[in-house]
Amino acid sequence: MISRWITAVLDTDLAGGLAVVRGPEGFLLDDNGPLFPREWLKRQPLAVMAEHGIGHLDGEPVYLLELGAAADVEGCHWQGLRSFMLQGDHTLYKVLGYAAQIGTWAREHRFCGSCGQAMTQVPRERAMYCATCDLRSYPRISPSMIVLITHGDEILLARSPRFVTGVYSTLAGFAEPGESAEDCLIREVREEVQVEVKNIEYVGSQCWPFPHSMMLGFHAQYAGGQIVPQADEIEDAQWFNIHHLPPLPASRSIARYLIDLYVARRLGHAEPVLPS
Ligand SMILES: NC(=O)c1ccc[n+]([C@@H]2O[C@H](COP(=O)([O-])OP(=O)(O)OC[C@H]3O[C@@H](n4cnc5c(N)ncnc54)[C@H](O)[C@@H]3O)[C@@H](O)[C@H]2O)c1
Ligand SMILES: [Mg+2]
Ligand SMILES: [Zn+2]
Repeated sequence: MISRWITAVLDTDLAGGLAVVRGPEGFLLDDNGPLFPREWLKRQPLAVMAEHGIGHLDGEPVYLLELGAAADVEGCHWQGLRSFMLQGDHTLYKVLGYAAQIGTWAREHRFCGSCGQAMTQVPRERAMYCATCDLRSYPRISPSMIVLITHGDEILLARSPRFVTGVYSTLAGFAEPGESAEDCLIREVREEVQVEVKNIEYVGSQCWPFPHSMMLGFHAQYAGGQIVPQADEIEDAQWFNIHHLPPLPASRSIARYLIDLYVARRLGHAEPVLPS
């Protein structure tokens, strides 16, 4: 299947194409969605801080206009990336997720982290450059492990104080320097619930642009220990029987996929598809 969305570094000096606009409250949207003719956008009263050529959607060049401040455009409103993930067209969500990550990274790398001088965008490459100390900064991705721990028909789920009321999910955490994916998984599980795991198996991955995680999904079997939730980070953690599950995360999350996949295999049902 030919991909509808292909990322690319496009020349912002060329005219035309489509553009998405991102401000402090998310992406600009009208009745036709978040993609606008780029030349029309340039006539609107927008405080554009930076422009990035981000790729091709169905062959059309797509740009991102990153705003420094909120703006009112007649007939339009703003919507956060999470809403696009939950409700929107999947390809459009991929475009906006990529745009958000490039916009955030470029905004946070306007100045060199080494000497503090202004950085410039490298032509034809997704990089910011400091001429003073010859430093290049590339988009940042933070690897995070996410794991479903199981014990027969029981699965270990937890809730963070940040979750929607009632929702329980798989354990997750960011890799630290010096760790392998497995080291991180074992450490995070110990920290968050004080449980030991065995037979760790990689299942699949997902880009999670909130703001720049790369989720690496695993399945692991319970090996021992009593659940002790980590103070502040984990509000509650429990074993749930696959026939009596609590409210679960959104269907596009890899957390939900790991749970649905295990339940489907256990019950001999059709397996779900990993959301990309
Ligand atoms: N797609 C999914 O299904 C899914 C499900 C659960 C979590 N997640 C994501 O996984 C990521 C990690 O999960 P978590 O929040 O439980 O992490 P975590 O258990 O490592 O704890 C979060 C804490 O880590 C620190 N932190 C923040 N950013 C960091 C970074 N880049 N590197 C190292 N430490 C950092 C902060 O102190 C933060 O409060 C988050 O981005 C979360 O949104 C995705
Ligand atoms: Mg965590
Ligand atoms: Zn520098």
